[in-house]
Amino acid sequence: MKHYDIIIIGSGSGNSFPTEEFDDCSIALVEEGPRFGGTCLNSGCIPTKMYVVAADTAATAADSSKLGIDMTFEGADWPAIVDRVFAHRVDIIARGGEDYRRGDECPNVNLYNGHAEFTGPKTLRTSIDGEPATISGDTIIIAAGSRPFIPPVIAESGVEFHTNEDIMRLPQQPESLTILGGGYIAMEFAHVFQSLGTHVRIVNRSPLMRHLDKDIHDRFNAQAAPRYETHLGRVVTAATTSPDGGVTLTLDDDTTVTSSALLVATGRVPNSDRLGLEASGIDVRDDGRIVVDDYGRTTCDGVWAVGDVSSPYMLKHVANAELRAVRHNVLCVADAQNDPSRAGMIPLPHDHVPSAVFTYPQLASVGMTEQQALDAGHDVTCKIQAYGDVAYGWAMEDTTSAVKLIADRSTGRLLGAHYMGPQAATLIQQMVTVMAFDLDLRKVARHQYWIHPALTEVTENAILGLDLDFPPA
Ligand SMILES: Cc1cc2nc3c(=O)[nH]c(=O)nc-3n(C[C@H](O)[C@H](O)[C@H](O)COP(=O)(O)OP(=O)(O)OC[C@H]3O[C@@H](n4cnc5c(N)ncnc54)[C@H](O)[C@@H]3O)c2cc1C
Ligand SMILES: NC(=O)c1ccc[n+]([C@@H]2O[C@H](COP(=O)([O-])OP(=O)(O)OC[C@H]3O[C@@H](n4cnc5c(N)ncnc54)[C@H](O)[C@@H]3O)[C@@H](O)[C@H]2O)c1
Repeated sequence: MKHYDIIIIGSGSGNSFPTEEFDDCSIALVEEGPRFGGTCLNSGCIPTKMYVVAADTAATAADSSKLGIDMTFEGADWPAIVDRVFAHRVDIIARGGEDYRRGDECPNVNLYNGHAEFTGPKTLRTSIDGEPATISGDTIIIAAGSRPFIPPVIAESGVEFHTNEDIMRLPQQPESLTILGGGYIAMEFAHVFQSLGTHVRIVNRSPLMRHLDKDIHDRFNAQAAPRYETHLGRVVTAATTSPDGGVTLTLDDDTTVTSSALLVATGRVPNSDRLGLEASGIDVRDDGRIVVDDYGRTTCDGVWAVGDVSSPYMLKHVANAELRAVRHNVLCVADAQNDPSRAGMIPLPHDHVPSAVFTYPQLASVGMTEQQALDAGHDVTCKIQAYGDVAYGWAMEDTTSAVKLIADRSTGRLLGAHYMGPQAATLIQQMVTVMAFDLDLRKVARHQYWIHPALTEVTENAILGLDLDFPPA
């Protein structure tokens, strides 16, 4: 059995753990997947957004007549897009990352390319190039991520289905696609495929993006749902392969929905159930997340967890931030053994976590919904500001996009911000800053210039529309 100072399970966020502070440590990095670098790089954030940019461009062309421009969308060269995304970008980065870890620049890192499973508190069974190996570590970082949840009615039916792991690498663009689910992944792929010319059918048990603030949720459903053939409020009772090789879903109202391909996007489950955690005394929550304390420590001393496998947020920027905190904390523990005054661990940063959905229209949120703010007992003031009421919105002929800000009237503090429309993910960053630095909205509105006539004026006007006591202009 080989012993390491540090073992890392998972090459997604886990691959960022070894920095120069650990150059004197022996490190084992275990990755079972066929591709190095985890979900974000290979089948998540990065490739999806590369498809989204293509889809946005196609949608802009299709919608150009409102600007007096005569552009038409003539169709997508799907194999060329697949090539652009994977052969020319993602696969090169993944191979480069793996080569780097295997190469001379990382002499203290051994890469194991097999499945890792605990056999004892700090001992793992894995393999390297097919050869079984048992390794132990003083410190273990579990960054094993999550995988798609497949409802039993699909999993047990025997029909062919796709997930985010393979849908982007299909050799041909499907003529029609049924998407099961109405959350982040479903809505991003719905936009991609619909904009690129696939007939998209969505089946979901609730309205789309149900977690949003109600005003934004209603506007989103009013705008997004009609773009697709939707079957909302329905559950699947059976799935069969149709005679032409497509997939037919039967719904609980006896409707049948047939498309040439099926994408399942019904949530993700942490990979904790495949780690033999019972052998290590590591506790797991009912929803499958590994239990960690505020500092990222599991219930087994010296074993830490970060990212989708343990986090309340399945988001890459959160996994990265947790990883940075845990790296700091591991160093603190090491330092404290030599110098007990060096305690200084930092908590996992879970305040003001923003998220964006790169669908059509784009969505972005940070903080509370109006209902959450009311339930929390705040003296709530809200403003919904239409993009179409500021100059850049006029320029875009925008009639549907909106920002909703939620603030506390007595303190002038922002409680939540919700954007729906072009550049939502970028526009919201100012509001993330406001919350992170605990700024007073009354000053934010008046103590800076807002570039005219930039789209950020929608934020300025939203703030000024709140029932707050602003200083004179
Ligand atoms: C389609 C899609 C789009 C997304 N888009 C965004 C986005 O735009 N913005 C955003 O913030 N987030 C996005 N996310 C979420 C984001 O990808 C994840 O939150 C993030 O990648 C999680 O990182 P991680 O390090 O926890 O896990 P991962 O990156 O999944 O890494 C875990 C690694 O561990 C390996 N592994 C697992 N178990 C074992 C084992 N037992 N032994 C050995 N190896 C193992 C896996 O093979 C994997 O490579 C998206 C996710 C998906 C699916
Ligand atoms: N832009 C981004 O940041 C981004 C993009 C994609 C994914 N992600 C992350 O990945 C996570 C997973 O994405 P997702 O879209 O799979 O999950 P989600 O939680 O956003 O949506 C799941 C959807 O599946 C439906 N569903 C759940 N169980 C079902 C069942 N048994 N039968 C039928 N429908 C069911 C739900 O009603 C919901 O509409 C997200 O929560 C997010 O954290 C982030």
